[in-house]
Amino acid sequence: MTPVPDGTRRPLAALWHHHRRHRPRVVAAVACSSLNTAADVVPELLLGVAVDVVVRGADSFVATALGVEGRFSQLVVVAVLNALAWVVESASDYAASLLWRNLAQSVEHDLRVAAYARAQDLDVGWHERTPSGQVLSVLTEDVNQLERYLDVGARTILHTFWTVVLVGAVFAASSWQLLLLAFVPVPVIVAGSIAFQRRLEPLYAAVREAAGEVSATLAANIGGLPTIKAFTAEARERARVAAVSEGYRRANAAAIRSSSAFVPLIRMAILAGFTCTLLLGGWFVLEGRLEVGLYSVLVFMTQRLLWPLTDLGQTLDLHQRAMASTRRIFRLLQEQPRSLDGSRALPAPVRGRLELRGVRFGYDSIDGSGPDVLHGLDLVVPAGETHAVVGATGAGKSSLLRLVLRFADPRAGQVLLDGVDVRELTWESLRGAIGYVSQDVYLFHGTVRDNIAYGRPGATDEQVRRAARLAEADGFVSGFPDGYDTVVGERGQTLSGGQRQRIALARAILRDPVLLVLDEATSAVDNETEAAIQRSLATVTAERTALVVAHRLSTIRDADRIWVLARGRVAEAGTHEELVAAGGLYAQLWAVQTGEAAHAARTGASPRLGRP
Ligand SMILES: Nc1ncnc2c1ncn2[C@@H]1O[C@H](COP(=O)(O)OP(=O)(O)OP(=O)(O)O)[C@@H](O)[C@H]1O
Repeated sequence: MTPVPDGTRRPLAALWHHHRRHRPRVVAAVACSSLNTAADVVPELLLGVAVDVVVRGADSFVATALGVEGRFSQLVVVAVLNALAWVVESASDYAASLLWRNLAQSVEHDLRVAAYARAQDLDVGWHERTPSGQVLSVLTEDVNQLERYLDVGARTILHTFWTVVLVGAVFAASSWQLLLLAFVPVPVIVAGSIAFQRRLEPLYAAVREAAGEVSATLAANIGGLPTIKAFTAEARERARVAAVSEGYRRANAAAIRSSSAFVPLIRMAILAGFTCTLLLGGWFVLEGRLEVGLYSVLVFMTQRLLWPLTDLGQTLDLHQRAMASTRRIFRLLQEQPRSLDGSRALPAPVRGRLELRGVRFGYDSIDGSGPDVLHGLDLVVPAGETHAVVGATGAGKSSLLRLVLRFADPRAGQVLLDGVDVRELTWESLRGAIGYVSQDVYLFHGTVRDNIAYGRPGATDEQVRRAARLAEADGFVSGFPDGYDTVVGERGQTLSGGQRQRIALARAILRDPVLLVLDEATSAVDNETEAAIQRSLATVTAERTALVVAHRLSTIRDADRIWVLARGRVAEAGTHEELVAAGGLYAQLWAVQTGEAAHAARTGASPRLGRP
């Protein structure tokens, strides 16, 4: 992993450091912009030269310096030089525009991909603590903000810088008094700009934070729209969105108040400089100390020098916004995943023996670490066996599976696969060995086939179908008009909960994993489908290890061993018969469910594990 420079304190330096491969393009772009500004100043100089030709004729600058006789010939020389300057100006403008804009696009692209890759590498826990809208706003708005700045702002700053230098040189060569007068406003403007920049910095940081807040709220609300409607919370949510949007507006208003005051102040300074050059320069001409041609050039030049500085306000604005965004991007890039990739592969042949040794685990919140939810768990699933984990809601079943997949690491103890601590395994080796169906099934927008083949992109149609048959999905998928080419909406919303679960199950089966991890994988299907899936799973799990979390005890009664969790501890373990005979917690749950089953048989309800 390449080290990420600290971009939160010196964002520009961090960008320069982070984008080494673009440096030659930056240099070329700076060179073209500089040439462009130089070529841009030349026509104004030539205007003075033309006035000089008309007024002084044989004594003109062109006559003495280039030895051209006759006023018209001199004017032709001026015209040719002028045309040349325009050609250079246009060509360099084109090249600079091309270079800066493409550079901006490349940097935007690189940063977006790098920031996404970092977000993707961060732990599941980090994403649970950070609103997804915040992350999205960094990946979209903040990255775009920087692109705008590189496209427009950087060019303007360069243009202004070179104009000041070149015009300064012309003044310096003409009259030091005028140089002083014309440049009187410059320190005022620069000092003012720096003061403004300081003032604007926190204001724009607040604007970006508020923008993140808006994105987070919008993303959460759009995602939870059915719930908002079901609870008729529209008015409340509208007010909540209005409140965060108002926060964003206010943050912007504060920044706008400060940044808008900038231009009028600069204009005053410009007026002073311009008036001085006009009066003093005119007086010098009347006194015979300054040529008329040069006077006209200097008056033009004063404008040329000072007006671009008015853009400085807008450019600084863009600069500050971009720096606030860059800081946020680098803050994301600097986040370190807690669970790091291991370096070992599973020793061949992979068997799939799973063991938890003295595992203690708890969730960290933003404020610190939360209480333990698993307390010294010991559990062994020998290779090839199917084990179930049951227990009341909140007992820690999903947390246990999370550790097996290394979505998080234990606070103490070890999770071992084939005797190797999972922290030592590469992601590919660990997760490649596991087929996982989560409690909240996630399907991607795409076809049913793509979703089933997600964990094995090269799978043939026949392999996809076989997995679907085993997961009892083939029947309903074949019934769709487009069959396996049916596009499931975002998150698979066009499917029923049970259909989603079966596609997720097919997806896990197709991966042909050595360890199948199912978290309530059949909770949303009816009893008949459940029984069919059970029969298929018996085939699938015959030659692999399976760890199954289930509330419906009937689905796991054939498991080789059942682990009963209570408040993060193993309360009891054994086969279904042993546990029922033991008359403990499991026996009670079983009694409740079979009682429910008898009741359900009468009423048609589904038997479920009793929840406290
Ligand atoms: N992402 C999380 N952040 C903080 N605490 C969590 C998180 N997920 C679960 N917990 C807490 O950990 C404990 C165990 O939760 P877990 O999801 O493992 O239980 P479970 O047995 O799978 O429950 P269920 O049967 O309802 O799925 C609970 O007290 C829960 O509040």
